[in-house]
Amino acid sequence: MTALSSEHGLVPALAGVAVVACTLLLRFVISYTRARRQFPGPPVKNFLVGNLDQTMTDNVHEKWIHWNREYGQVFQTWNGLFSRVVYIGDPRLIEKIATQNWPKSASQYDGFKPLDGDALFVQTNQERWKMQSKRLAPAFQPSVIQQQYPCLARHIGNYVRQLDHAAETDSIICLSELNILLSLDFIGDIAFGTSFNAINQGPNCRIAQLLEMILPELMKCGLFPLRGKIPIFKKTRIMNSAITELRNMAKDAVKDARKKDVADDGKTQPDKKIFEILALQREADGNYTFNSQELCDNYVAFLVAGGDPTAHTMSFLVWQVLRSPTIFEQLRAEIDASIPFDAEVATLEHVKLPYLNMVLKETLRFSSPGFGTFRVCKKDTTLAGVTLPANTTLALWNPAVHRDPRLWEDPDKFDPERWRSGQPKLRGSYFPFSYGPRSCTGQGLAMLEMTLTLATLFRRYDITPEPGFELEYLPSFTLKPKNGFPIRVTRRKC
Ligand code: HEM
Repeated sequence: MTALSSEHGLVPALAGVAVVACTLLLRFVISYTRARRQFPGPPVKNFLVGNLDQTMTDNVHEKWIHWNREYGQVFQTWNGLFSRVVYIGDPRLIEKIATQNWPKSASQYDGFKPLDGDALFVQTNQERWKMQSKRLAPAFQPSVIQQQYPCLARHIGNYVRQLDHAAETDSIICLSELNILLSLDFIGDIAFGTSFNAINQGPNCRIAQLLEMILPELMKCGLFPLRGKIPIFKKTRIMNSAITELRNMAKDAVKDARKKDVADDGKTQPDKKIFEILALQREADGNYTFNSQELCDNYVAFLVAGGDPTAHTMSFLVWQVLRSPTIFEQLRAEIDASIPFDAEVATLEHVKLPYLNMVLKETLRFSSPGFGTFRVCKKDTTLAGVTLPANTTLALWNPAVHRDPRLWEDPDKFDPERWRSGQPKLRGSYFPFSYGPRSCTGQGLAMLEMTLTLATLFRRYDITPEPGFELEYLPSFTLKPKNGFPIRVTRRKC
């Protein structure tokens, strides 16, 4: 009797659960089917995998360019069942979303959090971002950036010594690795006041090794955050232990920076290193503005943001210039006319180089190392006739936009001449440093570092890539040379 009555109670309960489950499933299927039809995009492999078989590949960079051409300026991809990214390639939308500063997409930046935590770059809380950004602003003013010249010149001097040695011994040197090491030494010095000694350590530089283990995998976790949360791949586990090691270094750096507070000699803020400005900042009540965790987050973020993209832009530029005799001759003529032969390192007076600036702009169009930004649409919004659904990740993605034939004449041609007129381009069509209030904080610094280094390089050396070498592009956390960039150099005679 008792068993029967409990069975009687169980059946309706199970039936109720089944009805609720079916209703939820039906609602999910309807909303998924609707979402699938909302925007065009590459066909999905199946509804579970989505486009992961294409977005997790080494040639996804070419696919972004191609999808924008094939499916239009607004297209979508599915990273698994739940994660949809709508790529926005229409400059009118990009301009509005970026200048109105739509929040960063938490679901996407979550994938970067194991490394960057709550750093400025991944900060999805708008109020916290505003505060951090305001506190950092003094460290990035143009006058402060110019003050970094002696530090930059010292490290370029070291870079030149490596190249001189390669020239004297007629040995192959990997330019892309050397550029990474230079950028690390530079960011170590100006951001943290630390000597990483990266160039001298060469391939043994631990920070460079750790970043190599982290960044390609981190990009995949950014596109598909579940990959980082359930680390079934060996590469993800290697990344996680490299992150732990890097963050331990960051903890030491925080302790060092805070020690300086005790010995604070009343220096004005701009004289302090970028990281000290953050570490020593206090609120009105006397407490530190940033806790140790947030400082570690920003340490690694500066390391990544400050090192990699600058290095890769320089490598891409050298590769493109060496492939085009016309561009090479114009660039060399400008540099030779501005910089004396006996100057080991170009100085600030030497770097009014408009043609080099055009070539840099074109490099940042053609192969921008920073892809753009992920934003989120909080509520259904119609912009320029396109309805963007609520809670959708939007990728303002420059690989697609910078090569869009609707926006650029002959977009696959590397042509610095397109920058000669100095005419501003259509707003939202060019954003290598992102766009709007959350664009790159280090843009001025990066331009100075690249200009001085490249001017020095082309003034001092003849450069020959290894015969048969073709530079390939790999989307890591940033776009990077896939197999390095082996070159030989010879010292010029005049
Ligand atoms: C050629 C070199 C560089 C390129 C192409 C580049 C590109 C970018 C891009 C595209 C973003 C937006 C990222 C996003 O929204 O997800 C960004 C943000 C940022 N970059 Fe750079 N960057 C470069 C160099 C630097 C340097 C040298 C530093 C600092 C030392 C730096 C610091 C930052 C910071 C702190 C942010 C976050 C800004 C914010 O959210 O308010 N970057 N950068």
